[in-house]
Amino acid sequence: MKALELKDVGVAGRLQPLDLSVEAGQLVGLVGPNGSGKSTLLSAAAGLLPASGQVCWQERKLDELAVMERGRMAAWVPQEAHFSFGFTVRSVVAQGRFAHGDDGNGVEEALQRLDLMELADRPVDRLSGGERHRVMLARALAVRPRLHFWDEPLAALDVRHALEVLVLARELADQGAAVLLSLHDLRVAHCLDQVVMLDRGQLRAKGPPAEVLSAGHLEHVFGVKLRTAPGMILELP
Ligand SMILES: Nc1ncnc2c1ncn2[C@@H]1O[C@H](COP(=O)(O)OP(=O)(O)OP(=O)(O)O)[C@@H](O)[C@H]1O
Repeated sequence: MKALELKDVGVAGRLQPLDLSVEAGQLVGLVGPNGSGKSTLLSAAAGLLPASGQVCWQERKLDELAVMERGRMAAWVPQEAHFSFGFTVRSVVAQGRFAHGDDGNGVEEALQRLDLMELADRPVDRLSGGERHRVMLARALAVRPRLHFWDEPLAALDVRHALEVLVLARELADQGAAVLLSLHDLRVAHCLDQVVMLDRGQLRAKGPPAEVLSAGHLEHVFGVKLRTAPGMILELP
């Protein structure tokens, strides 16, 4: 089943109309230089930014889905995790269950999965940047949605937590969710199922990583040369 379909979706001055189709079970990376439109595309796909064209989730038009239904179907992780109030970490993660009637299901599991048990009773506005990001990811996990939209989920994380979040994303996809995430680390993008490359608000390429992350595209879009060489590889034990 198509988990997400964008037809001619664009945002004036920020994103040229484009098509994108994501199957259930796929892990898809959005890459591109700063300002190329990754967050704009994610926000439009998540229904958080008015856009032209048509967005469908699970083969249903987004316009026709009620707000609470959207809240059960999809989870959003913003690029910047700011909190103005000192709610506890646990209560912020529990907000992921709002559209499910605040049933609290999966909250403890999400806290554990994002390594937040020791921080669970701390006010969220007194955490480090990476810790706050893990709270947002845990909140998304607690939703148990079919669609995940994560804007640069790895950027603030240390290497172990970043690897754990990648493993988590793969597991969510293997369980049938679709995960759309933006990222800057092209070596990580190489491990995903599909890569979408944006360039100055336009779709440059989409498809398997080995095709999209070609020397030609990297030079044209990022102005860098691709050289394959042995290097340091970090893995979870
Ligand atoms: N709120 C806004 N209003 C108007 N233009 C915006 C707004 N936010 C971003 N833009 C512009 O839209 C374009 C795409 O920005 P976007 O944030 O989607 O890029 P990005 O690829 O996510 O960048 P980064 O890698 O820096 O996060 C840029 O030209 C940016 O200046």
